[in-house]
Amino acid sequence: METATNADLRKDFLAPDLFHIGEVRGVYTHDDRLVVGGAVPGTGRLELPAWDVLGTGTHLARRELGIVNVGEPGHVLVDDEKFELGHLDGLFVGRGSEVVFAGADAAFYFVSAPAHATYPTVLLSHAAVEPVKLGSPAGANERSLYRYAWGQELQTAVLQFGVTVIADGSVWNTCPPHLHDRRTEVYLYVDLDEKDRVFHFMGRPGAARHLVMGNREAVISPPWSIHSGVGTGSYAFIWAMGGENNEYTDLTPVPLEDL
Ligand SMILES: O=C[C@H](O)[C@@H](O)CC(=O)C(=O)O
Repeated sequence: METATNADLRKDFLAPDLFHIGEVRGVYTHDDRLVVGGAVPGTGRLELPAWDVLGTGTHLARRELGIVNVGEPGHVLVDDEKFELGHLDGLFVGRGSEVVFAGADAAFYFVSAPAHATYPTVLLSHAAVEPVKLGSPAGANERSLYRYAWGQELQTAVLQFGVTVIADGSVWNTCPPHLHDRRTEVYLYVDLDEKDRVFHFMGRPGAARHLVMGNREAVISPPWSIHSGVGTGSYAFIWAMGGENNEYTDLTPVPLEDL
């Protein structure tokens, strides 16, 4: 990463173009074998595919799934049970289920991870999750952290995910940064005006690089990489991770002076 060109970084760590009407698109990571994707049903219904890379008959035969609706209201069928999702509402789907996406103006972001056990499917209403207030206006990093799956109330095998909403007037996320060597993490930036950008910082402490990212673009953070960003306008992001455990607090802060 230290010697890569910007084009190399974008090729290897950026997941753009996940959201196309009538399509389910996905990116497979060898770091912790996460699948990161988008499903935009339009007027139809879209099944979550079992892409060849997985080598199984269905996508969730050996995986569990986190979904967040980053568009307008829609619904997800899980083994034919209907779950209504509004903007930024989430859904955890346990191993073994079949998933169908629907909603003319909905756009579903999803992350799946290998799961050694099956846990119940649970709807995660954004309005019902009590956020953790982080940062401050003085640090320009005031934000609300909505933990949907983080190893506590909601039971999962390894998947953790949630949404962080940056307060008006603030621009930084995940600053000071941190590392979690036992997990890979993916950020999807959303609710960013088309003219704005997020400068996302990545890499080892002391050798940080950056990607310039637009709305609804995702970035893969390998376990050794910091993951922090600063925007030119207001935004939110969906964070999702998987790996050795599902303990949110299993992380190592990186003091700013070590960058
Ligand atoms: O491992 C935790 C993830 O990086 C996010 O929860 C951090 C975050 O949302 C933030 O501080 O802004």
